[in-house]
Amino acid sequence: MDQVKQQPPPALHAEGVVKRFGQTVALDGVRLTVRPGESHALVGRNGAGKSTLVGVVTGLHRPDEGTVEFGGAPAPAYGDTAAWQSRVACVYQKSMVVPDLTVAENLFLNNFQARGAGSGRLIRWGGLRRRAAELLAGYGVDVDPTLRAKELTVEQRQFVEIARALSFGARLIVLDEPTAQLDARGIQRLFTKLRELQAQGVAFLFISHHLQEVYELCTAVTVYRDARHVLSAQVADLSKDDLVAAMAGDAARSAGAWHAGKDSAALARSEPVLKAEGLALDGVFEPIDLEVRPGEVLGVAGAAASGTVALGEILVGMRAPTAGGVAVRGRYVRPGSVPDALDAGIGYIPEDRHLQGLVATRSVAENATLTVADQLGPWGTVLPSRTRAFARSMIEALDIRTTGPEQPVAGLSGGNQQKVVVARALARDPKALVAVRPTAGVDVKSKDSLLGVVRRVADEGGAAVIISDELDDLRVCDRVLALFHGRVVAVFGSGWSDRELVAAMEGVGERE
Ligand SMILES: Nc1ncnc2c1ncn2[C@@H]1O[C@H](COP(=O)(O)OP(=O)(O)OP(=O)(O)O)[C@@H](O)[C@H]1O
Repeated sequence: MDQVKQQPPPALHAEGVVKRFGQTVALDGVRLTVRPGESHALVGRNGAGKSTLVGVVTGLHRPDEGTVEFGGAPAPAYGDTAAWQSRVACVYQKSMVVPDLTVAENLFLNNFQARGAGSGRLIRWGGLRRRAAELLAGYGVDVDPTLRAKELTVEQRQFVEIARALSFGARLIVLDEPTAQLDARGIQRLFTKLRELQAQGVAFLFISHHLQEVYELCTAVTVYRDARHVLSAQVADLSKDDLVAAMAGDAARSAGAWHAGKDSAALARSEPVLKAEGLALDGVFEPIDLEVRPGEVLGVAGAAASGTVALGEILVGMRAPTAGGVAVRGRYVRPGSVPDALDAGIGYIPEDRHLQGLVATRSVAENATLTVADQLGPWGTVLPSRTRAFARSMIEALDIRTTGPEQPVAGLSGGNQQKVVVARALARDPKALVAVRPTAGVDVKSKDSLLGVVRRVADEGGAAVIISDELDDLRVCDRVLALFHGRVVAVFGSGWSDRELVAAMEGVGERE
C-alpha cells in the first residue's frame, strides 16, 4: 500500500457558520481552521463575533447554519457536554473552577466516572490527590493539589484549567484574553507554558485585543469584521498596519502614540481639582499624596499587587482608607461613601464591569444613565426621552455597537458593555474622573476614542486619573506615578520610555 504522507486533519475546522440572536446576525457564514500545534489568533473589533464563534466551537451556541469539525470528525451533538469537553475547552477571563473545592477536586469534577469501572460512587480522596499531583506534574504545572481554587493566583488557576482540559482529552484550548489580569512576568510564564504544549501538538485559539501579544505568541491569525470572515494569514506574513486595516475596514489610522505633557509651571499655579493627603490602606499601600490639577490627566501605574486598584477604589469611595482623606475642589469627601463621592463630582470607570458596572437585563439607555436619574426629570423621575437622547449621543461618541438605546446590555459584546460603563461615568459631567484600566477588552480602534473621551474631561477643566498597567492607557497622561508593592517608586513627566515605566512597575532598579 502506498504511504502517502498526509497533513494531519485540522484541530478545528468551522465552515459557513451562521448565528443569529433575534434581529442581530452575530456570525454571517464565517470559517476558521486551526492546525494541530498552532497558536491561532482570532481578532476583530468589539462586536465582530469572536465570542459568539467561541460559543459555537465549544458547544455553547448551536449555530443556525454551518459545520464544525475536530480532527476531521464532526463535532458532538449540542448538549452532549462530556463529548465536547473531550474535544475543546475554553479558559475564560472569569474563573470556571469552583472556588471552595480543592485543585484536585476541580481537576476531576464531572470526571469521577473516568476513574475506572467498579469504583461506584465512592471517591477515594487520597487517590484523587495523588492522581491530581501526577497530572499537574505531567504538564509541568507547579501547583499544590490540596489548595482550594480560591487560594490560587489567576495564573495558577489558568494552568489548572488548561491541565483539566487536557486531562479530558481536549487538544484544542481557547484562551479568551488570558493575559488580562497577569503582570509582565506572569504573561511570559504563560507564553512559555503555551509554547511547550504547542510543541506537544496542542492547538490554541487565542482571543485578544493586544496585537503585540498576537505577534509574540501566535503563528496564524484570522480576522472577523461585522460578523464576517475577512482574512486568515500567517502572522509572519502580515504587517501590523495591514492587520489593523483588516479589522477596521478602512485605511489604518496611526495609533497616535501621543504623550500629552502639559505646561508644568502653569499646572503648578492652579488649584488642584482632586487632592488626596496621606492616603493609606494598611497592608496594601503606604501614605500617598496626590494632586491633580485642572486639565491634567494623572496616570497611576502598577502591576497586580502594587495597590493601585485599591487606591482607585478609595478615591471613589468604594473603600475607606486607614488614614488620610480625599477632597474635590476643596470639598472634603466622606471616606468610603460612594454617594458622597458622586456628589462631590467624582466619576468612576471600574475595571470589572460584570460586578460593579452594569445591570445586564436593563437597556443601554438605562445603564448609561443609572447615576443621573435625579438629573433627568423633576423630582427624580426619569424621562425616557431624555435617557434615550443621552444614550444616543453616547452611542455615537463612543461608537457603541448596539441595535439601539433600548437593547438590554446583556446582548452587547464585552467591549461594547465596557463603553456603556464609560458612558455612565460621563453622564454626570464629573469634575474628577477615575478610570481603572478603561480600555480592557476594547478594540484597538475604539481605544483611541475612549481615551480621548477621558482626556476631554481634563481638557474641559476637570481632572482625570487613569489607573492601569497598559502603556497605551498611560500615554495619554501628563504625569505618571509608578507604584510597586504599595509604594511610589518613580514619577514620570511626559516623555518616558516604555522600558523605564515597565521597569518601575516591575520594581526593577528600586532604590531604598
Ligand atoms: N446573547 C446575545 N443576545 C443578543 N445579541 C448578542 C448576544 N451575544 C452576542 N450578541 C451580539 O452579537 C454580536 C457579536 O458579539 P460578540 O460578543 O461575538 O462580539 P466580540 O467580537 O466577541 O466582541 P468583544 O471584542 O467586544 O468581546 C454583537 O452585535 C452582539 O451584540
